[in-house]
Amino acid sequence: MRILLIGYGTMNRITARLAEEAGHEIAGIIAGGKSDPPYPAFDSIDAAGADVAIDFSHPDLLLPLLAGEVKTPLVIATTGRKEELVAVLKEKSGSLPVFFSANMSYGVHVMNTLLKKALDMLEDFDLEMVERHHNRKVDAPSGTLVKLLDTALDHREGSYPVYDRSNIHEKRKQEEIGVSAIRGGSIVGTHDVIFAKDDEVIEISHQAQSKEIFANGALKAATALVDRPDGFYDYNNLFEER
Ligand SMILES: NC(=O)C1=CN([C@@H]2O[C@H](COP(=O)(O)OP(=O)(O)OC[C@H]3O[C@@H](n4cnc5c(N)ncnc54)[C@H](OP(=O)(O)O)[C@@H]3O)[C@@H](O)[C@H]2O)C=CC1
Ligand SMILES: O=C(O)C1=N[C@H](C(=O)O)C[C@H](O)C1
Repeated sequence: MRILLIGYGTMNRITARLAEEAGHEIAGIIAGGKSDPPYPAFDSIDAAGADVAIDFSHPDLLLPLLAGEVKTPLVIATTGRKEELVAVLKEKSGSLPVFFSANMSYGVHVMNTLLKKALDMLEDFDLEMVERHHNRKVDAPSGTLVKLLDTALDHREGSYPVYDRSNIHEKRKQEEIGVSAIRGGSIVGTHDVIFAKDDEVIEISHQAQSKEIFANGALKAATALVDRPDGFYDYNNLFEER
């Protein structure tokens, strides 16, 4: 595949290395301007004539690029401003294949599936979610936590997130879903969903142990996406048997 990279920060440097090791070609890059990529630079997605674009960037870079016409299949990993981004991607998916996942690891897809089952079975448990990431991450809570939270909000009628307890001077309500974000060092990415009631606790946890898991997930999605019909894809429908 000839791949256009949107963003050339930590993640897409890894994607470029792994793509080339796997025999793909980096057709070019659209970056934010601070980096000096060793590939041709473009300022629109279709200009590189790539088979697919893989994005790990920032909404401020990505959203303007999506404002015009786009024909290149898209694998989108950027987090932050989810509602805005998903609305634009759904509109684009009317005329091209688009894959979006806030976490490119298959393990997090499994975690989200397990979470749905646990929510069905643990209706009277208090629910808390904790994510941990490196000190260079700019969005909080993580896109993955937002995805897990949306799953829980969909399942628990009347539930709502509580992001900050510092000004709450009363007991926790069962409808609350507590959300905590921790930032430090080089933590790749950890997500814990905690179900607690009197005398017992059940946790569903995922730990990413290298950033390669995300880059490889994006490359796998790109390979599966390029010959797919126009549409909006995620882990639920891209890898199913055809
Ligand atoms: N879905 C998934 O599995 C994963 C998603 N991510 C997400 O991918 C994104 C990128 O992660 P990562 O590579 O670690 O981040 P980096 O900060 O290392 O790289 C970000 C890239 O976006 C560009 N950029 C950042 N801010 C702006 C801005 N305001 N305007 C224009 N360009 C900008 C940077 O520009 P410049 O080139 O000038 O530095 C850089 O190319 C994040 O949203 C992160 O959460 C990360 C890992 C996994
Ligand atoms: O910025 C990161 O590093 C990561 N971002 C994604 C997120 O916000 O969930 C995925 C992963 O956790 C790493």
